[in-house]
Amino acid sequence: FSTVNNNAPVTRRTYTELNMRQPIMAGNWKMNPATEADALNLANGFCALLNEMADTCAMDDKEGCTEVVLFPPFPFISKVKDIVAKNGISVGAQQVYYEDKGAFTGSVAASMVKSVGCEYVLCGHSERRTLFSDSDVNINSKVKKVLEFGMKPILCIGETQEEYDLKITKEVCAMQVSKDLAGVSKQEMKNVVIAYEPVWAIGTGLVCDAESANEVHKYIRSVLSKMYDDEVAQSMRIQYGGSVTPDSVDGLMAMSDIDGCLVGGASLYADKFARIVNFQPLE
Ligand SMILES: O=C[C@H](O)COP(=O)(O)O
Repeated sequence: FSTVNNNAPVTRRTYTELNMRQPIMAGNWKMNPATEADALNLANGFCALLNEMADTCAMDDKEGCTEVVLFPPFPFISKVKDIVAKNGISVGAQQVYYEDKGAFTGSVAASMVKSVGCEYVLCGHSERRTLFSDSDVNINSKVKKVLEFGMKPILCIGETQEEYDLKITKEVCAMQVSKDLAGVSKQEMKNVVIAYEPVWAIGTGLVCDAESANEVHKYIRSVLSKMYDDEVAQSMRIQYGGSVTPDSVDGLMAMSDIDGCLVGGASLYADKFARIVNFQPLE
């Protein structure tokens, strides 16, 4: 890990120059902030900081730079999109239901989030799995529904603390990948992103060390290679998530198989998330 100087000017090269898959940084606001006014302040503050940063990666040139996606709570999506879209930043939904419409009180359909401009949808986040009983079967239906509506699922997988202690991280990830992506075609996989999030690292401050995370990412690619082929495995973008901060992002992004981060807590601070988006690749 390099020592991070948060005030250092950021020198950027495009991901193609760095011979990387296009990095994707996502901010999952979860059930925050409390009001629309606070959400719009956060979005405005984040964009203002990106604009201040010289040669920033989030601007305009989506082909050449880091892709940035924000996941605000449903009620704030439209207005946040209005603020961030002009900076080349996309918005996504934190979850959808797999049915198209009907008597599902409290649920939100893929068509609805698509119609307000969502490009991405989180599927299988561990908080949905544990707190809202999202099963692999349901997650698979949601992934397919998101793809059907022309959006891109970010499939979240990862082991719990107990599974980590039992040293079955790889088995858990392989099982989740195979069940959650069952029936997804090779063509559709171009629109899928995977986020490896060890559950024990989420919101705990316990960031998985970069080398260990990278090993799991490589293993996930080997699973994808068996399910599909090498082309899918090597082109798939795999994010790391779990207590990512400005201090840990550079080391994570220096790893060969980590293509971005799914950030929770730190994405609620405009300055922290702007610094994460502007990670500094280690030479
Ligand atoms: O979706 C984001 C992940 O759950 C990570 O959250 P965190 O950065 O607060 O640990």
